[in-house]
Amino acid sequence: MSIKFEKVDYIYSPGTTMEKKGLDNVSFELADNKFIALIGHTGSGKSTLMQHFNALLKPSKGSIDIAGYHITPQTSNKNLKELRKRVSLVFQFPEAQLFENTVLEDIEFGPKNFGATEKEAKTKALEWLSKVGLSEEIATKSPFELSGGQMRRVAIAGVMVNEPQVLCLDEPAAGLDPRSRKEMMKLFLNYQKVGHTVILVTHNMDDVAEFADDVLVMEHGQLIKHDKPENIFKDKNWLEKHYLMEPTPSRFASELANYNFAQNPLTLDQLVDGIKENLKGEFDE
Ligand SMILES: Nc1ncnc2c1ncn2[C@@H]1O[C@H](COP(=O)(O)OP(=O)(O)OP(=O)(O)O)[C@@H](O)[C@H]1O
Repeated sequence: MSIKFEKVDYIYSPGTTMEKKGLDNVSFELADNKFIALIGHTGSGKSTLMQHFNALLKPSKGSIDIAGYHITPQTSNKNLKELRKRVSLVFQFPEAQLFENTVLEDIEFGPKNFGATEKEAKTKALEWLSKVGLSEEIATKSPFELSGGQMRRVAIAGVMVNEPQVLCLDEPAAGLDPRSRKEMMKLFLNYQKVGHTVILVTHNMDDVAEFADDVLVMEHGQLIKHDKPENIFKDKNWLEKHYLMEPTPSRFASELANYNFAQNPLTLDQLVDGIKENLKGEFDE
């Protein structure tokens, strides 16, 4: 069951002086269970696009097929509960939306809302508390007693506990320390690997290179490219023209003028392999 956008337009405040096209004729199809990066400079339409994945915004024109739903401008807001269970959005700084008295209650909220018993909800919540790297001891604490990074993990556990088929994340690791950031990205990658679609809105090209199977590039509300990372990062002039950066390893490699790389290294591992290849023989007896 792939995700399909067909000629989707979205207009903010239609018919007013504030009218603004948020999406302009966007069409694409995504295969299931992939890790998708959604990139583009600020104001290009990434958040607008993301909010269409679970019909938080509905197209002004065109249609969307996702998780068994066919969404058009006429789709009613009723009966979208199951869609919201299958497709979850995590906005920037999701910790701002914590509201229960304890960490456990916050994570249990989703399962209970979707019909789980007290016992099932508690078991699942504790399972996800551990999956996001938090100890059971904090389950009874107020979310507001936690550090910013811990609050973020609780908020993300509160979404992932519902095990959505499609998990859409808007800069989920922004502001986290490097280790937490890495753990968080690993959590999402593992989630994708066990059979879910992950859609990541990011400005971090190193994450795109390392994790994405496919990349969607937005500009002025239009989808200007949909391709694999190696093709996205192939043409430096194109990247510059669209205010995008190369991943750090490939920038580093271009500084090594005397080295030949069989492929443009996009990840640290590829860079190390490429350098080793170039140094082959140098240190032999
Ligand atoms: N509620 C709104 N009303 C009117 N225009 C809006 C609204 N929300 C977004 N826009 C406009 O739609 C365009 C796309 O915005 P969007 O938030 O989708 O961009 P983005 O790529 O997610 O940006 P960023 O990287 O800064 O988060 C921008 O020009 C923005 O000003």
